[in-house]
Amino acid sequence: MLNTPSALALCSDAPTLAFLGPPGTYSHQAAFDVFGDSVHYVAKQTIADVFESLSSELPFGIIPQENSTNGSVIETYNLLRCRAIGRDSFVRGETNMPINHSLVVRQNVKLEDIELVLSHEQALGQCRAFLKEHVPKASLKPTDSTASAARALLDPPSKGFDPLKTAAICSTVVTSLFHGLEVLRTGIQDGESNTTRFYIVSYGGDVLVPWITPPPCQKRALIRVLPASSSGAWDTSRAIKAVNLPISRIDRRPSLCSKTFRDVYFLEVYAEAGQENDVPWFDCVNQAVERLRQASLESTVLGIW
Ligand SMILES: O=C(O)C(=O)Cc1ccccc1
Repeated sequence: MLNTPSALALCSDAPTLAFLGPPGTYSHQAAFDVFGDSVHYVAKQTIADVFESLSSELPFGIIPQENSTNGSVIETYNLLRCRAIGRDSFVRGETNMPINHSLVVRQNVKLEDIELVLSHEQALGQCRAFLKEHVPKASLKPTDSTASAARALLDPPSKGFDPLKTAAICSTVVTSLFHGLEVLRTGIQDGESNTTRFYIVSYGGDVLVPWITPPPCQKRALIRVLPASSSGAWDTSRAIKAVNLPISRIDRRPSLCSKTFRDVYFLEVYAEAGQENDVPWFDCVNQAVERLRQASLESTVLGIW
């Protein structure tokens, strides 16, 4: 059962964890699965607010990172470009959660009434086929989160928004948190196994993560790589050769520096399962970063777990 942050805040002096709110988001549920009652939950309005709120008073956060149907969470990768990540805050672990989306409306609203669908851009992207088939004429509007889309249905009508002609894509959990809503359809996501992977982040690299069950030692790391401005075009093979560790994913975002198409890369690396290694994983990652730097690739460890 998902507790609301205010309920938990009353009952212990556990550490705090920031999540994309309001209560009832998938981030909230994923956090509750791994931390249960061992943390106080603090709802933030956006993913950026989760990152930016991390401090010694609010040391943990959960961030959606990728989805098996809709791919990387762009907002998260844009934020991973910030200097504070890899300096003050770090990725400390991961958790996967299957996502079952529902189409939620105000009570008595019918499918044929719907002219607008609100949700987090990830959820809109994960339900494309359903939306095309069942509400092809509806406009789609991204919101900060799935639960904030549901909560907006309870707002009074305003210019361009009639809650009696609007639906939200979110978890059914929201109907028990916000009264006056009902589920019109459930299981509306494209693809059989719609799963989102979340990163657990912390302020400081060595504060103990309060898992309710410690996850198996995964030996993973996330490295941010930016080619030196003098080093010509990006050459993927040079980076792969330099890192010399198995790479499970490569993401790429504009670096926003003045040189056109000088992008920032995110390499997620891992240790081969069962590979007996005399060198501790932490040292393997730092040696890989050293090799990248020697190859003129400015590199920062964003997390080792
Ligand atoms: O908006 C939410 O509920 C989130 O936690 C982000 C998200 C959106 C869609 C799928 C997984 C996570």
